[in-house]
Amino acid sequence: MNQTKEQRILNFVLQNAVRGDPCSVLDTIDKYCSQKEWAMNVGDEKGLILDKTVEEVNPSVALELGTYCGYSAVRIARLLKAGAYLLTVEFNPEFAAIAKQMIEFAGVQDKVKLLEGPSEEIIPQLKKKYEVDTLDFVFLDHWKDRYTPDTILLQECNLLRKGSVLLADNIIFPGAPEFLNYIRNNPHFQCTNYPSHLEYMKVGDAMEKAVFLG
Ligand SMILES: O=C(NCc1cccc(CNc2ccc3[nH]ncc3c2)c1)c1cc(-c2ccc(F)cc2)cc(O)c1O
Ligand SMILES: [Mg+2]
Repeated sequence: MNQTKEQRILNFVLQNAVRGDPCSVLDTIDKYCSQKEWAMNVGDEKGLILDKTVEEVNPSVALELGTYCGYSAVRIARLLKAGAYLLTVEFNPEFAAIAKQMIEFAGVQDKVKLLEGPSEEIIPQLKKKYEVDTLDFVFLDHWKDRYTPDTILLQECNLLRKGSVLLADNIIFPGAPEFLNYIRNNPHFQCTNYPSHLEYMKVGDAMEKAVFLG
């Protein structure tokens, strides 16, 4: 049975990164995906914007929509303080299986809870089933046409509080035009744009930060 690209990425990490060292896992994924096979990890350049935002927010409870191979879950979890945790949602079972192994190899499994299923099903369960009060930080990196409905769903489920920070990937490429229009014209959010580049490419991309004003 032929391996998938995601399995090849994981194997490269298992063979070349240092177990328990999140930075070495991130560097190894970036090396593979820039030199051998492109993949849709947030990457090193946009990863720095993600790092700065997570450090600024210093979240106790963080949510990620779109785990993929676990690159940004490792990236976020490595910065979380003692007792803080990340909930990450992945719909594709193959990606979830890869991400689970990636997160464990990086040694951040105690800070990460990987939830398998679509965001529209999981978000309404966060309070009761996953004992979440409100979310301090949300990273949106799943299907781009889900960014707006899921932002609305987060508000409907009372999961945002004054100061909750959303950070959305791929604002330019592949693009999330409907989300950009929604969030920038919404008086309940204060938006900031961070121009960057598509992971591992010279193509322009950007991230958008949106602070919930309550
Ligand atoms: O589309 C993207 N990512 C989302 C995505 C995509 C596929 C599968 C999944 C399955 N995971 C999934 C789905 C639905 C879900 N609901 N709740 C959780 C959840 C999880 C997720 C993407 C694309 C490009 C890109 C592609 C091509 C190109 F040329 C340039 C750039 C770059 C990126 O950085 C990207 O992030
Ligand atoms: Mg992305």
